[in-house]
Amino acid sequence: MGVSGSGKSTVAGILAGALKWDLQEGDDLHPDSNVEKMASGQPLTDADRWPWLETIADWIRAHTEAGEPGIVTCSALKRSYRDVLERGSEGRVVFVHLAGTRERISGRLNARMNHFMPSGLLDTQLSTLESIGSDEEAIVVDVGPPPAEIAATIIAELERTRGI
Ligand SMILES: Nc1ncnc2c1ncn2[C@@H]1O[C@H](COP(=O)(O)OP(=O)(O)OP(=O)(O)O)[C@@H](O)[C@H]1O
Ligand SMILES: O=C(O)[C@H](O)[C@@H](O)[C@H](O)[C@H](O)CO
Repeated sequence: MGVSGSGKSTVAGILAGALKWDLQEGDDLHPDSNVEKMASGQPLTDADRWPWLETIADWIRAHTEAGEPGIVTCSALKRSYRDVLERGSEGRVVFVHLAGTRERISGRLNARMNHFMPSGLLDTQLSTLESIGSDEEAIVVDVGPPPAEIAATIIAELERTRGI
């Protein structure tokens, strides 16, 4: 989880390759109307996000029920969104928040090519973001280091706390 440009796709790809876990790109589950809205520079509303979050929750539940580990990229900006994502899989979902400063992330978004998400939406993403609560199952990592280092930190933390 994390705002646009925090590195979700990049880090998730490394994690999935290293752990050999299924990977689902949350962006690929958006209805076209959501993608068109973001591409035109408008932030999504809660109403736009609920059906998308339910689709991601279905993916997580299916993996939980099958006993298959997996990784999903999803901004998961609000606590209420995260509650939907883990519904039916409570206690089995670990949120990994890729956290960083506006300056660092906006620099990366401005340099990124060929992506529908305009960098101008970063401020709305940051103002919507609700930090992980002390009662949430989560790992918070800084996005400063190179992606491979971030992925190694996450795996080490999962090994330490989850015995993967
Ligand atoms: N740790 C890192 N160090 C340097 N560059 C990074 C790092 N992580 C990601 N990047 C670069 O920053 C940009 C944003 O990363 P990425 O597309 O993975 O973010 P994202 O969170 O998936 O974004 P979105 O939610 O908009 O899809 C990419 O160009 C990527 O190569
Ligand atoms: O909740 C949201 O506003 C969306 O998930 C966005 O974060 C985009 O999907 C993503 O960042 C673009 O790649």
